[in-house]
Amino acid sequence: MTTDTPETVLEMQQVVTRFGQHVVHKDINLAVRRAEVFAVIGGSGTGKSTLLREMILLQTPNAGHIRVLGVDLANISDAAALALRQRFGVLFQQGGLFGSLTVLENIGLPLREHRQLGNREVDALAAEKLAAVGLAASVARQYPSELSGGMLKRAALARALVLEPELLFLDEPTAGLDPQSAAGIDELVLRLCDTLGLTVVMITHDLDLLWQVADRVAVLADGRVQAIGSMAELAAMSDPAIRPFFDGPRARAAAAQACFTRQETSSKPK
Ligand SMILES: Nc1ncnc2c1ncn2[C@@H]1O[C@H](COP(=O)(O)OP(=O)(O)OP(=O)(O)O)[C@@H](O)[C@H]1O
Repeated sequence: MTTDTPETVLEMQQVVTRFGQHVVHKDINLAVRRAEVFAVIGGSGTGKSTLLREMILLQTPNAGHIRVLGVDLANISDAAALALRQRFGVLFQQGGLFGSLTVLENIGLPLREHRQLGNREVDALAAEKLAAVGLAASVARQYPSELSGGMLKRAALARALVLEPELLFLDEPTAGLDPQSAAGIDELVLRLCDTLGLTVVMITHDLDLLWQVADRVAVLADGRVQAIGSMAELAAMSDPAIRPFFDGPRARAAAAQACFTRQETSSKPK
């Protein structure tokens, strides 16, 4: 049967999360479609990181259903969880690279853990990913402590991509970066999505990243998803839970820049 409905790669239904008496998620419902960049935004403490941890099997909600790549996470066996983890990549906010390993060894680590490959093959595949994220070949021999913040993010992204995931999770991918490095990450995420057909789920406060990269954005507030739409659709809403992301000078500057970039792109000869 053919259908025009986009395939759902991640789904949360009626998810409830509590820490003691504190109810963080009252009723979370969302669906991420294949090949889209889906962002989750919300004020501090609204439960974005907790939501991400639930999606990547680091935490279990108190109630509700989560399906990732067609797999129901409720009562998932250890073997099924191991198999599923190899189908998605995660870029953690702090990067999570091992300081005692070179960049190439860090990138190759998931291959050594999960694939039966020789050292040369592992190094070759890791070097491929190093290039794919825009890092020079000489960076391979460096240690994480020798890299800038932007380079660290790229190296960590290369490691998240090395098992050729279908789904990529990004936790604040531009946090702590200067504006130029952050803009480089925006472009990189866009390019990777285009070339690899990845589905991306990201948490970010970065308005430029949201305007430039996100296809759809879910706004989290008061334990629920208040709205889901493109940034342009959300910007047109008057809901008081949504306005803070679009009012104020920084929000307006990011929207204006996005509008300018779109005009530039559409006026370029094809
Ligand atoms: N392990 C935990 N034990 C107790 N409370 C927790 C735990 N993890 C998170 N919380 C609480 O749950 C709420 C949501 O936390 P979470 O880190 O998911 O929010 P967030 O939206 O990602 O915040 P921020 O944008 O500030 O990072 C917070 O009130 C936090 O204190």
